[in-house]
Amino acid sequence: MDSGLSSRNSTFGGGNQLSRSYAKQDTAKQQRHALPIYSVRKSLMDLVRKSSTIIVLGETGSGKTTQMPQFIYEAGLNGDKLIAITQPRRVAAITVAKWVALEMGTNLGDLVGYTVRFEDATSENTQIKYMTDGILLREALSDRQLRNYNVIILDEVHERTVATDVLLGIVKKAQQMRASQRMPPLKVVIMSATMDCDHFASYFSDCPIVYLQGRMYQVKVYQMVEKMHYIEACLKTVVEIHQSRPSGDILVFLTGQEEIDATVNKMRRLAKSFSLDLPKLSVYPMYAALPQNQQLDVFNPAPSNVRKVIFATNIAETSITINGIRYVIDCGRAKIRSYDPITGLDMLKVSWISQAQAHQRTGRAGRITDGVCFRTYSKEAYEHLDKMTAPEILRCNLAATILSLLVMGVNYKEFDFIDKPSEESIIGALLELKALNAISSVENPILTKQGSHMARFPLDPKFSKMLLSAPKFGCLEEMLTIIAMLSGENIFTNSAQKREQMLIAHSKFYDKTGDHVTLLNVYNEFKTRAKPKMWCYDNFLNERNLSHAASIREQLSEICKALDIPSSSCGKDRTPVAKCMLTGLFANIATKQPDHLYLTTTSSLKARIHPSSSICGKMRPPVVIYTELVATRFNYLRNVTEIDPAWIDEVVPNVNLHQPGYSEPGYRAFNNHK
Ligand SMILES: Nc1ncnc2c1ncn2[C@@H]1O[C@H](COP(=O)(O)OP(=O)(O)OP(=O)(O)O)[C@@H](O)[C@H]1O
Repeated sequence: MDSGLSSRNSTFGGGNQLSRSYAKQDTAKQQRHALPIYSVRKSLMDLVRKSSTIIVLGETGSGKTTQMPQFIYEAGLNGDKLIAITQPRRVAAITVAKWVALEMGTNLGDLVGYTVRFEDATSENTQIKYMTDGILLREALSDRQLRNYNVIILDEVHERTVATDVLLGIVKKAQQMRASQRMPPLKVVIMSATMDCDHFASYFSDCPIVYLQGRMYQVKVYQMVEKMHYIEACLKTVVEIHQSRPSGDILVFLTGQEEIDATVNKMRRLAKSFSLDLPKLSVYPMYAALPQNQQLDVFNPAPSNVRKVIFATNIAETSITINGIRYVIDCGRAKIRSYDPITGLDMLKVSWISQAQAHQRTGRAGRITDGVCFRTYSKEAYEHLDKMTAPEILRCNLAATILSLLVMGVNYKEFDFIDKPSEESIIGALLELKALNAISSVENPILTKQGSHMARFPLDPKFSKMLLSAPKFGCLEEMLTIIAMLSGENIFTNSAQKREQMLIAHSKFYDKTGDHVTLLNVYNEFKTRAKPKMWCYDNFLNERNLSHAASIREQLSEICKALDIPSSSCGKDRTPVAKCMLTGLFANIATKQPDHLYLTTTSSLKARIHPSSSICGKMRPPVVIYTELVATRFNYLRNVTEIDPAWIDEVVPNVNLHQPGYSEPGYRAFNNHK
């Protein structure tokens, strides 16, 4: 006080915060030097310098994701261009970029940044760019030689996402093109903790493989000997750890949002009955549909008298470090995408994971101290798991991929896939693109003007099609909102404690035609509010996700302007909106059956309307279109809207119902209910 500077108004106001950040950076630096990869950085860089491609295989937590780009930058191997490092998941790209920025003592978005769909945290100073594999793939659409980069690191390749698989072919071709045109070479680094190295090495002309020895901390693995349902087993294990094991947070892998929400509620109820002598248990969910701030919440350390337990899907499986996690509980299952090219059925299904994924899950413990992993399945069950995850490209709808290849002028028949998708799958995708009028014919596919416009949007072709069809129905403004809302994260918040209030609040927005117009109602109301935060809170809505949807809408609207798509609005008339959606979702029609379940027309699968739908439990409409089919305990249709069957001939008269993807029996079932 005598000096005239109180700590509150000194130049170092908020000094505590500042010194905490410095302390954090110091710890980050010390940790960095102790990582197994650090001791071999020189020889690693020598190898990168003299090879065009290398494969790095190293234990989870050995430092690949955070250190490789820094070593390359420090050795100046990227020259005057950027270093790209891809991740299959956005949460990993964001959190790792934040950590590396801290290690390097720079602001996020400066030297180190990230780009994920609809969000860019980079600047002209950025040299190390974390990004999702989907973003790099989009960049390749306009520049096949990837000239912004001199080094590209493809991380977590064992996940075998479609985007990473296609990128492997693209970077390989870019290397060849740059060499033949005497351009600066493109260096490629392929990384994982668990992969079939020989397969990848032979794809890249027997490139060198580096095996990183050692790991920072040990993780002990226990397999279950009792037989019980995996959810029960997970809950029981959390209770046992909490009651009998030393401090340390717990990460539990489950399969999906509903299961996680229900288990989180159960766990919270159970925690109330714990002895008061035990530390408090703080329970968190973590899944992709959760608002991003809530996803990132789990990364904050818990106070010392609290144990954190996080119930997560496989979004927490690779690359990420959650501070404080000492125990992992793995249920051995995940929701994965499956696709049947014959029926065109595209769905998410709960399935067993691979040994590689189990290994990754184990690796989320032991990152800052020794850890323990409890697998809620037997040793025999583990031994029966597939060694590696089957490439997604062999089990997903390829329409978007084939469209991207056509835009790049690449003949998909000659494209050098590391694992080639089946002929049926490619034909299925071509049929869909033809039905969407994106290509001229299936036999000799040439991109139409509409097809090349479709590829301008960072969306599945079905959704791009709806935007392109909107002028015909006079509803572009409405479609922009609906598609932006479907592309972002969930805008409804869930409250177990105030369930009744929440349902009443949400039902105010419900539209009798279904969920898509319900989303439109929420957004329109949101945009009129002067105090949106408070309004969202009162209505159990997520303000951040609604604002994010507004930003997505803006970006989509910019693309529409660039394509000269005229603005139009249908006001309160809902029919144009439903008809316009049918132009993209004609393969996602379901009809009500006498038993009140729905039958999907193209794949003849019985399903229910998802309980979160605004038309669930109401007078069920005879025919609906749906955005997604999800299989958990039952098959569920998510985001549904009622349609009039008479619209089909009017809106999509040219869709050939006899093609395998849109098979006749389905439509016969549909006709029964005309
Ligand atoms: N956000 C973070 N907070 C605290 N420590 C972190 C964070 N991110 C990374 N670390 C530290 O850096 C170490 C190395 O992480 P890194 O992601 O580079 O390893 P990796 O070899 O790529 O592992 P994986 O194969 O699991 O992705 C972690 O074990 C952890 O100690």
